[in-house]
Amino acid sequence: MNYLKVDSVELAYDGRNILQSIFIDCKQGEIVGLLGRNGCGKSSLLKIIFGTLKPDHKYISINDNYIDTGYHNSRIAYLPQHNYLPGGIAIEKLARQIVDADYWDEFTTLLVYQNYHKQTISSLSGGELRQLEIMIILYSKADFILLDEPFTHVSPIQAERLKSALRDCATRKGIIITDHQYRNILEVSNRLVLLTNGCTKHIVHTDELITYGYISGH
Ligand SMILES: Nc1ncnc2c1ncn2[C@@H]1O[C@H](COP(=O)(O)OP(=O)(O)OP(=O)(O)O)[C@@H](O)[C@H]1O
Repeated sequence: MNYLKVDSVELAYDGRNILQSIFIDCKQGEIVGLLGRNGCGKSSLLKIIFGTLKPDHKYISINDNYIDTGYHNSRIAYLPQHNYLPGGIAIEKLARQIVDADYWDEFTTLLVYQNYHKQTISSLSGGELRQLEIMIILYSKADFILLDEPFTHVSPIQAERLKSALRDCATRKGIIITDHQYRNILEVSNRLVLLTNGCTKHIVHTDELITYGYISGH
């Protein structure tokens, strides 16, 4: 079973410490919810795990083998907070480049693909594009998937479908997910990690989210 471990991450911007005492792990088969206030460093942490942001220090391993760039060899895939697919390209062509060939047939049965595959990315609405981006990432080859705000722009009924797709995907991959729609995160995650004052807190009971000031107790 694949096991991703992220330890000892230190990140500062212009002398301001953002991340300083970080431990987060994820096993194949689980969804880990990453919560935290605006600006606490969630996106930065995901970019560090993916390998596109270089921190001052980090230790990241898969199955106890150190990895420097998570995107290398498609071990880790990442859904950024903002749209990432280039606008002018036909969706079918783009999807073929990213989706795991072994799962292509299953991918093409998805409504979001069937409805729009003849169109280009720039012709989709914000929510349609978000759903397509997420499904392409979930069906990529990667063993671990990092999702930054996947529920943004997604309507409630589609969010239910998305949660079910995440659970299916997690039967064969590990997922770390962050979003401000924290109820969706609570519902879909097997474990929760709160990022606060640059440190990760492993949440055992949701009351701790009140104690740490992430949600109000009222
Ligand atoms: N390139 C940069 N240069 C300087 N400061 C930055 C840079 N990128 C991010 N920051 C700062 O680092 C902190 C963490 O940013 P990050 O985007 O990781 O937070 P976040 O938890 O994802 O926030 P949000 O929930 O609002 O999306 C913020 O205070 C942000 O202003």
